[in-house]
Amino acid sequence: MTVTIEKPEATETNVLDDARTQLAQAVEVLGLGPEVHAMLAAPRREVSVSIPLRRDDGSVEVLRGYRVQHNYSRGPGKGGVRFDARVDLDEVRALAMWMTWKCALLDVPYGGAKGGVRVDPRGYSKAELERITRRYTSEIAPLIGPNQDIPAPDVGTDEQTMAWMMDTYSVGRGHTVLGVVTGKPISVGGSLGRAGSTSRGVVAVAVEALRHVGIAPEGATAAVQGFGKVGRGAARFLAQEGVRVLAVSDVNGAVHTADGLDIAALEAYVDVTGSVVDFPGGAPIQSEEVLTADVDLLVPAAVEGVIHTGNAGQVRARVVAEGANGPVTTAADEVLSANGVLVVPDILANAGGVVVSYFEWVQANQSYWWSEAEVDERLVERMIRAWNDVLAYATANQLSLRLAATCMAVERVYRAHEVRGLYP
Ligand SMILES: NC(=O)C1=CN([C@@H]2O[C@H](COP(=O)(O)OP(=O)(O)OC[C@H]3O[C@@H](n4cnc5c(N)ncnc54)[C@H](OP(=O)(O)O)[C@@H]3O)[C@@H](O)[C@H]2O)C=CC1
Ligand SMILES: O=C(O)CCC(=O)C(=O)O
Repeated sequence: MTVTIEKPEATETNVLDDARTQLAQAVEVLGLGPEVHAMLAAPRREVSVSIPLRRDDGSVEVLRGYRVQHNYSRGPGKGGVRFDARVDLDEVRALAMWMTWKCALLDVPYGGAKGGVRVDPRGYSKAELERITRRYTSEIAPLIGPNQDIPAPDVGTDEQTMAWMMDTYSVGRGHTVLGVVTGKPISVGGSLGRAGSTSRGVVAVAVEALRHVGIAPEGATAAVQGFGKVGRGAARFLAQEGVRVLAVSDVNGAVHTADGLDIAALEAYVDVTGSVVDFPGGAPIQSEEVLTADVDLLVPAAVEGVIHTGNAGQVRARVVAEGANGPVTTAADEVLSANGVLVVPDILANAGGVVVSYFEWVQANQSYWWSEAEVDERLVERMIRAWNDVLAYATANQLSLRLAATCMAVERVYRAHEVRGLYP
């Protein structure tokens, strides 16, 4: 029998530094002082769990999983669970902090949390993924719950993962607890509209951003990095808005055409082949070229840190709408700003997912379900309101959209702390 020992954590990039820098900038603008920064920079609770896995071939691997609850001053923790080979504690801490700001910015009654397992799901069978999910859920079960912390899908997880998490948690409680996770299948209490919600929200604010810089969405051009749950829907909704999507990529490669990709045909192709690579409706390009394509709008919708000082100067898009969390490093932000590129920050641009997760949680807690049209309408209304509020704040205070959004969110979280009692 083979036993694999846990791999050491990766340390090459640290998105936590970027998240803490953004917080420090907001605390300075708000004049809240170093004590508040120290308090808000530190996650309230974090757990690291060991996940022993019996593989289908009989060998044993021991994986590492995390759940970080960054803040719960405004309500239960909320945030996705990621299955990815790059997951480490600092990444989860950063993602949890961004969830706090995102929920506060969109005024959903949650704090921020995030979880992950350090595993590449592509190398595991469905049965193995189920065992990983169930053991991970059992280990974090004391910390989660509809009033405590509510996980959802993220990179490498999906509605099936959420169904397993809900089932495992419910078995432990002796009854079905629909509200413990969101992003579930419709058949077990999921919400209509959740699957496309992050992408719909990205496109709603991206279209506003294009108009803001004087570009009509109809006939504008775009490139999308990542063709998963967020990127694929973003490409589809952009096409529906009349935007020509010229280039898309996934982890295996990229495809480009100057006329605009037929997104419906591309989706059908990906359903069969599992990748955008070799799509006959376009020409292959290098994955990184998607980020520097000659387009009006760039939607990075894959992973963190893809736009860095090494390539930020070559970004030709006029607007970058962050479908992913943290795709632009803090240093690259400055380069883009100096070059006149408008960045719509992640905590605004990709907040549609958690907004509809909130709607799902409300529906599950009331056992009363809304129509898809109701969900979509309420989502877009919230996204546009948030866009207008952030734009107004940024304009009034001469801040970037990211700093404006972070200030608005940090202030709301700080006020919740203040009224509850700051340093007990
Ligand atoms: N799902 C959600 O509701 C939300 C997600 N987000 C954020 O959006 C981002 C994407 O999440 P999601 O779509 O759910 O994840 P998925 O796992 O569904 O999709 C990720 C996609 O990114 C691709 N990818 C990974 N690395 C690269 C790379 N280096 N270059 C190009 N493509 C790459 C993957 O390729 P392949 O398919 O080949 O593996 C896949 O197409 C993450 O940052 C996530 O945190 C934010 C808010 C909500
Ligand atoms: O839907 C949710 O609860 C969280 C989604 C998420 O992880 C994110 O917005 O980054």
